[in-house]
Amino acid sequence: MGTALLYDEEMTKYKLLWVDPACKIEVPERLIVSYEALVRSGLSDRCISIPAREASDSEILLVHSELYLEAVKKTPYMTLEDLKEFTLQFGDVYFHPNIYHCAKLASGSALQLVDSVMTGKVRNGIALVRPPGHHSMHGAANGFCVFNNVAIAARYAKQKYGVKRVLIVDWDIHHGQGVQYCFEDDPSVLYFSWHRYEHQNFWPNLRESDYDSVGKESGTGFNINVPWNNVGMENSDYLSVFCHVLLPVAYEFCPDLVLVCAGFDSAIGDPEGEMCATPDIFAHLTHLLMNLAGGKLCAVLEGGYNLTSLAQSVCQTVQTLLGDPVPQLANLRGPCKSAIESLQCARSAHRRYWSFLKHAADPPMTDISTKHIKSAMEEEEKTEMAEEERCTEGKVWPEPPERLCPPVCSASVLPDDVVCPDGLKPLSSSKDLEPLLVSKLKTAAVDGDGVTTFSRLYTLVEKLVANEIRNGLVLVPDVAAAMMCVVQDLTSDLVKRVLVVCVGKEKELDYVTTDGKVLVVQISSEDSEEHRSKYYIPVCLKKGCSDTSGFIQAVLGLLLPLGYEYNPDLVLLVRMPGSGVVDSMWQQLIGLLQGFAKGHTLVLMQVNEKACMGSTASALLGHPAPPLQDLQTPFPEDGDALERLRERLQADWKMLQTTS
Ligand SMILES: CC(O)(O)NCCCCNCCCN
Ligand SMILES: [Zn+2]
Repeated sequence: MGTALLYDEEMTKYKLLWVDPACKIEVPERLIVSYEALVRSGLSDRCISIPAREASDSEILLVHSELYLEAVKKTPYMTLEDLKEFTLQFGDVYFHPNIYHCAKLASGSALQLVDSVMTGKVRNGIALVRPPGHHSMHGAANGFCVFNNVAIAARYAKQKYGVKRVLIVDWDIHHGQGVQYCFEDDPSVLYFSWHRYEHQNFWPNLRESDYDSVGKESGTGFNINVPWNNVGMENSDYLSVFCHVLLPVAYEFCPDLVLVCAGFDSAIGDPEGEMCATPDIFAHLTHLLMNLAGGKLCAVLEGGYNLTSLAQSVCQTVQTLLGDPVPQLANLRGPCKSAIESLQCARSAHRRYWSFLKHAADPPMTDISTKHIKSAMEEEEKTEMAEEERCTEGKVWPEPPERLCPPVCSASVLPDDVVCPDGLKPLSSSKDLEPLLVSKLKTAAVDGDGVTTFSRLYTLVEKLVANEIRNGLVLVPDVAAAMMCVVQDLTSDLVKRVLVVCVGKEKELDYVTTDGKVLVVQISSEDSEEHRSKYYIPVCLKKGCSDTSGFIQAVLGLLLPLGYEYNPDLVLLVRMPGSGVVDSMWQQLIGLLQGFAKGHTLVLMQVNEKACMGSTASALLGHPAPPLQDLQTPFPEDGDALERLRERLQADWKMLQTTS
């Protein structure tokens, strides 16, 4: 299934008709450069073009009042003076004779996108719209927004398709207070937003944008705010919040649909956000959300005012929606102190509502919400000093790397008597091994046809590294022996860093490097205190890998942050026989691991586990993993052990930090 793209140039046909410094950044060119970048890069041709349409009155009334709608209906016939007058009643927004028409098209586009995804016409999609939506409220326009496109889409999805749970992720740099107000008492819609806050000193300067606004009444716990109290946040900060706040809750919530308030003013160069995250971060944020809700994801444009980073960020998002490999993120050095405070506050505010956050630490001593009473002097001094170092428009950043799709997606190396699953390309050619290697294999008690398998295995690895293949599946007689050989051989010159993810445990892994060329994370039911090192991390689950709750918690809170920081060139996923890992979890794991090493994942499985080759192949081919249904509460000892493990490892691995 494909990716929908909604764009209509009609939505470029309104603009600011008078002087207003607050609104001058919201220009038609935002939409033009975004769409043109998609055309120029060839991405628009790969999408399924869906026409925009006007939202009807009843659809707009899902969120807005009749009074407000009737008032906006009058704006096309207003004189310039009337428009100015009408605008005065709202904040940081402007009206134009054609904006009502465009606002209906923007909301209608979001609904078209929901239809396309919910009817299975496409898997996911993006709507390039203006005016944006997430600040507009029941009875008011605000922050360049007229109708709340995403809020309307959420209510529409529930009403028309009976969607039970909608996750709204708002990665725009402003707080979508309109969305928060709409759903704060609604447990069927989980709203997550991060936003520049600076202790309430940044627009819209709302007390209820802070982390302690967790929702109300039956919606308590279903509103998550992560305030950024400093500018200059980077990729590490964004990924840490995804791994340690959003994703654990999102998996526990188990949404049927994911809507994204896709604002790109959170990218480097934006005059509003003044952050430093690079456009390729959106490739990863999108990728991480695509594993939820069976891949049903609708992204709707919100903000984004630096035309260069906006266009790049839109392309990065669309390319991931299309299933292209995500780029490697280099030198993630962990979240900054301010980000850690924010994520610690958000986690502790929600630990009583989400069992996946149950073991979150107490809030930091310096309760950040009381810091807003800053002396004017301090503010003044910070502004002067920070000016030059802030990431403003003057900032330059490298073009995102090209994300080439290998000619072959998934290759397989199977014993001759095993049927190759659909979609996998059997790797026939096997190069002759150096005699030295053959003798090593012999000593590893590998028999004749094992040597053939290994020679094919090495060929596979070479093709992965050469980007001729994206990923591969190998069935071997003895998976532990195979792993040892691959790891020993691989760390020669082919790859610089190999992340080995061991699911289950058959026997002690006696091969551990200390030079960092291999990082082994082993998830199993047994604890192994001995020779744990920075590069060998055993994760013990009380009930073993069959406990999906504990497993996904370990993946999100430990494996993902580690993997991002380690930044491997190859991922070796080893399924030990008898691991007991549940199929949907196995597919989720393969899906999530695609975020590393440009998707170069090599799955090693034992021949007697060939029954799960089908689902492995499906995940390797990029088909969305089935949602993890009815996750139980993780065992307290597991949650506790994970927290302790993170605390012990965070000195070596900065991305594991969750407490200041
Ligand atoms: C969709 C959105 O979230 O990007 N709207 C942002 C509105 C910002 C209003 N304040 C502007 C002040 C100018 N320096
Ligand atoms: Zn914004």
